[in-house]
Amino acid sequence: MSKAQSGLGSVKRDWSITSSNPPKSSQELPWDPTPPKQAPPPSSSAALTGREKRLRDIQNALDNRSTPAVTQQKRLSDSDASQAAPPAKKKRQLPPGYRNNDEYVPPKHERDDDHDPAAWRSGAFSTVSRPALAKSTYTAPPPSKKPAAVFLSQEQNQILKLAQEGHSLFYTGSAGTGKSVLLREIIKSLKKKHSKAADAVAITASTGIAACNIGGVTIHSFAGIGLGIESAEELAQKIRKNKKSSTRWLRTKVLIIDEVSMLDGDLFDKLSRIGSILRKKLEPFGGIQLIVTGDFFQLPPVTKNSSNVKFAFEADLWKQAISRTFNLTKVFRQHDQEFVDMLNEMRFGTLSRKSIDKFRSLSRPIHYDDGLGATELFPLRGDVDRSNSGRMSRLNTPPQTFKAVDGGTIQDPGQRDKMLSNFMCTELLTLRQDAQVMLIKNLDDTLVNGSMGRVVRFCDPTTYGTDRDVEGSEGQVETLASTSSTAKKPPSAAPGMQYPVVEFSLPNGGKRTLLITPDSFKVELPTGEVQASRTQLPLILAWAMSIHKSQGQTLDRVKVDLGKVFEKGQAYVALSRATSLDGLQVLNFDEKKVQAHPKVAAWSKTLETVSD
Ligand SMILES: Nc1ncnc2c1ncn2[C@@H]1O[C@H](COP(=O)(O)OP(=O)(O)OP(=O)(O)O)[C@@H](O)[C@H]1O
Repeated sequence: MSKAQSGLGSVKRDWSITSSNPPKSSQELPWDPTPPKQAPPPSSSAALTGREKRLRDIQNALDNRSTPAVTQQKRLSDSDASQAAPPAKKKRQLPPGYRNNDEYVPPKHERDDDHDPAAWRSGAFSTVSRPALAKSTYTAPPPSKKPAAVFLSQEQNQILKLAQEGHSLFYTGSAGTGKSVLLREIIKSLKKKHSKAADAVAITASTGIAACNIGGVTIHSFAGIGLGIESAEELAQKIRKNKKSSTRWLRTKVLIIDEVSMLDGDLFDKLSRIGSILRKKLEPFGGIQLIVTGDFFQLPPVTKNSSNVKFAFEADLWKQAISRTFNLTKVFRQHDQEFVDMLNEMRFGTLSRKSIDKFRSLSRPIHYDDGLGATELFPLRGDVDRSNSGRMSRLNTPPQTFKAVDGGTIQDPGQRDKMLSNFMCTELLTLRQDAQVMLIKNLDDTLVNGSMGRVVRFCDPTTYGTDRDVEGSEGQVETLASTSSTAKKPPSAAPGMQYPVVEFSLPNGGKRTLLITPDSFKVELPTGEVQASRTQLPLILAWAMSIHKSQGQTLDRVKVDLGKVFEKGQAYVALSRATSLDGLQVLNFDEKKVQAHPKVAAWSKTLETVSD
């Protein structure tokens, strides 16, 4: 296929372009990133008793106001409370998948097994049921608040339109350009388009944990190829013998592949040939529409020898299979242009002296007034576990362990364990008062996946917020109505069981305090079959996190020791999680550690993309 055929237009794009000089195609639709301010709090609460305050909070919730709990990154006493502003909405938007249906779509997660390809590829990870995790004793009024809508930029909309029209396309963009947000919109719209056939849209990703982010399964699991080491012909034979897998191939109209940077090029070709064989059509993937996304400058495919890596764009059939290529240019995660430019230089491995000096200057320690530290990102899970458990053991408070309840149709213990191990939530979660935690679900537009908090106490759900809840009467109890649109008692909240009350720090300096009860995570095939499920608190310890797990996350406070980074793309993934330079600490910055893969750098220069 000629270059001209690889894009709608044939405009050569300089991929080093940043949002400071966006091409015509990236001109945005008007979009005000700052959500409207919430109504001001009612008058002083200083003179109110705990009970009166709670009644007032209920009234506020009914009036669609937020509870004026805390502000300015410190816990307020009752006397401070009168000056407290309600927490303003966070600029970060909720993924659309959350607000628009009864499923919660969890975030991108890591391949948590630290470079074990078999484990990465084994799982099929999917969606989580609607959160039912904030519990108060109040009878909650009907849902009073919806998360703010995401307005797609013009370039995002353009891609959505072409996807709707049935084009096979690949879109990329640097970290934080809204690839995942757009993908969720595409999935939603294509599911609507094909609503008569529930399994027409196959949602997949290169790794189990990445698939979890978009409510899908691994590409291996979708294709029914196991590890996929045989030839395409042999694999097609094998699939034919499995009715479920072969039906999936025949019924699929659209195949979504996320995090394509981690998909091996040879596998891409095999999948395409398998599609042609099974569907008896010569076209790539047997004529299935492809929607592919990812950033090749981020994490590469898993190989034993990294010099042998073959990217998906190197596949023989890549150009035939993908008729349109796009590059998103508007960065949403960071608002500081200097930081955006530094990250962009880093992505291409072409750091200027100025950026190197600036990155070096970020080694300074950062003090946060609210007691929550930055999340330290490590390449290896062992370091993460050591860091988290070290910090936990320094807390002088009694531990509370929460054990997950697992289920699902997969009977083979090995296969099931592999699937479960890809969930962000762990089988055993031990917490203590003062533990630093991260929320791993989106609740609304301020409490999102990635929100950081501190366990302030443990409480029984039936006591929380009542007169018997002595600490809750200090004015820190938030009504359920202002938090979640579900008022049901979580089925998994066992009576008498103590759950953590978490005080979350909001990016605007405000705080919100919630009782967190268990929630369910599941791996679900398009047919509705739940292959594996886990009910656990939607929290993880958050002093440290692996870089793989952080992929796809947006974090306000990040600490990275580049001395430990060993793989191309890792440093870029880690540093690009941060929303600002103020919240980023970088130790042992070494420009040699931020090289782009030469094949990716060369390929990106030859790209032809759509101009408008
Ligand atoms: N159109 C939009 N309007 C407002 N915010 C947006 C928009 N698109 C994305 N965002 C926000 O930008 C941030 C980054 O988005 P997202 O995670 O989709 O980027 P990404 O390109 O997938 O990043 P990465 O490659 O690092 O995973 C998120 O906080 C998201 O809510």
